[in-house]
Amino acid sequence: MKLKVNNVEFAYKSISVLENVSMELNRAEVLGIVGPNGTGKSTLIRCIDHILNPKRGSILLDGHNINKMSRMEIARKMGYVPQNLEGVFPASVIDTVLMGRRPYLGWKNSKEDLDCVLEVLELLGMMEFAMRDIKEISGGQQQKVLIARALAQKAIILLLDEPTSNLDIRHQLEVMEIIKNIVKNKGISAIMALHDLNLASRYADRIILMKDGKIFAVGNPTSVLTVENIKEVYGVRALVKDDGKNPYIIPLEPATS
Ligand SMILES: Nc1ncnc2c1ncn2[C@@H]1O[C@H](COP(=O)(O)OP(=O)(O)OP(=O)(O)O)[C@@H](O)[C@H]1O
Repeated sequence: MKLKVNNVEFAYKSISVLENVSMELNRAEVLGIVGPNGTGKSTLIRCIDHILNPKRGSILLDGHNINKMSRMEIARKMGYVPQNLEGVFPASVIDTVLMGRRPYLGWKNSKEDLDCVLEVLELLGMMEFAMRDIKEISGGQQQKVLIARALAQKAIILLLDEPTSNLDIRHQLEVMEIIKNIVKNKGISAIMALHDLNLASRYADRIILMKDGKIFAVGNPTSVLTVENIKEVYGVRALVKDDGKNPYIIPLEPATS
């Protein structure tokens, strides 16, 4: 499955957010999207999932324009993990994850659906919360449930909007490892918006660095996460070290010039 974004432009009413964004996603790849607050990362992910409709440009899945695909067809290919519970029905954890099976069998659930849901809940260490109300668990637990729902959907492309923003450092690593392993073992792909440059460096095969609604740089972590790019895009002076595998970033202070 190949995803291609061609010259996408998006505006909320008259406020232009994305300008001329083009990118590709390869099979078995984790693509990180980083950039300052308000730069359009979530908007780009929502355009890719067709929650938002770009005013110009096209998004192609294996050459098919997603504009021409039904919601169910898109859901069988792409699983969107929002930042929080906004727009998610109040329900138990298990029912929320079961919703991920809807693109396959409608409202009636089979044993296969239930087995799939239990498998992903187990994978994410969420079995003990299965019967709890999704509104009555912690923000980090909610985030894991939303990831579980996308995994239950068996999508070929996972679209994750800051999947670790509510997680402590152990759970951040656990969730990133789970996503990376699923991508490598099942040959699917993931796009994730991330604020943590060090997580992006460690887990993304390629990184898109965005600035003001445009792609500023794209490439492997070493080529994108440079002192110069971080200063230019974030206005931060940083040290960039290398642990022998990936660069890691130590932010020092806001840059003065
Ligand atoms: N529903 C909306 N209506 C109008 N403007 C919006 C809406 N959602 C986002 N925006 C604006 O669009 C721009 C891009 O927002 P977006 O959420 O895509 O950025 P982001 O890079 O994901 O930010 P963050 O890192 O803070 O989550 C921002 O200026 C934001 O204020």
